[in-house]
Amino acid sequence: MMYLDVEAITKHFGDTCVAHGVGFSLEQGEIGALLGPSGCGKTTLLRMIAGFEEPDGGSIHLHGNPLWKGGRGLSAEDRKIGMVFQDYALFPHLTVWENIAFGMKNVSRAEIKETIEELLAVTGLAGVEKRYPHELSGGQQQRVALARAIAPKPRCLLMDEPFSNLDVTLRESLSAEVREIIKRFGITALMVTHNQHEAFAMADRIGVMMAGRILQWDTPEGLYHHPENLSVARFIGEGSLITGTLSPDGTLDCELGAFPVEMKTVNGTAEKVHVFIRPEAIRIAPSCEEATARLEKSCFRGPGRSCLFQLPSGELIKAASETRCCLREGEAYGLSVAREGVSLFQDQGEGRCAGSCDR
Ligand SMILES: Nc1ncnc2c1ncn2[C@@H]1O[C@H](COP(=O)(O)OP(=O)(O)OP(=O)(O)O)[C@@H](O)[C@H]1O
Repeated sequence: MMYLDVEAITKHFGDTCVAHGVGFSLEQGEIGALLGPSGCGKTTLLRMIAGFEEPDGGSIHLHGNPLWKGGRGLSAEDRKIGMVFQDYALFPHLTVWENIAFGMKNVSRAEIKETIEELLAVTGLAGVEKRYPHELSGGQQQRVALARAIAPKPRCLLMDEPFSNLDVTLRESLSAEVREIIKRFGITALMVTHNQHEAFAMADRIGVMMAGRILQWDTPEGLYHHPENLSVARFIGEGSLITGTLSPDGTLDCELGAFPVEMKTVNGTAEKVHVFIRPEAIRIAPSCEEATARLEKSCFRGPGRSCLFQLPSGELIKAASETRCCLREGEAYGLSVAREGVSLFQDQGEGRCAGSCDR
């Protein structure tokens, strides 16, 4: 059994099913993220692990102990779980120090002092411990909420959209910082977010959730390079979709050429497949006689340019080029597949992946 084990959880609100037999697990010290669009059931799943909501079926175990099993469960207080809420939920009438100390029960004064001083130091809050929440910036409040959740040494930390109240720049720096702090304390954590960048910056494992199901539970690299279905491929990062033919010998033939791929499913005859290609997997050759893809649009993105090409068939392909590369809109270029970043699918929904290319 893994450290946090969520198995076959189902949950309905009236006639609406928000969890269809959901399962995933985390090892001790791992950080997980539930990533998905609004309303897919992420928060409800987190609340069922925290003990604020009861599942209809399935089980949840933490550190070998059942939190929920056979229709019964521990109360939220007995689960030894720390929570960081979207709005931080700090106590306005308590100072930073008092907020952090709040959940530390049955602990000596000396230990409380030592733990809080360590937390103030690692969260960069030393010096503001006497202030009240309204005297802090959003980023500082977020760190107090984190310190308060960690102080009682929970078995697991749950975070519901922990960065959603912060501006974009702060989110990025803080998510890396929060990951460091959680790792330093060796805490197993699970966060909920609809932001892919936050999930990538924070988590060791991510579950892509849609309509009450986890479509893929994997590492960030696994999700990006080996999406199990087209819904995941589209949700994680950018890409283009063209059609191709996959031969039984493992050759993919598409408008960008013919090349070998690793097949996941074997079908005795050639089959039509949907070819999903990440922008950075496209190699752009300068204008030449064989050039057939017309550059429709090129957009400056800082470290690179995002380009949109039209193939002779009319299909559109997104590619990434270096900023210094002088590409002219309206001109023709040669496109080929340069490296990993190609996945093949038999259908356009949640059907299984048919193959991939890792050159
Ligand atoms: N207590 C409740 N009673 C009835 N329906 C609920 C309740 N809580 C959530 N829902 C519904 O369940 C579905 C899933 O909600 P949930 O909050 O889990 O989604 P989410 O993925 O976390 O969304 P968001 O990112 O917007 O918070 C939504 O359709 C929501 O309206």
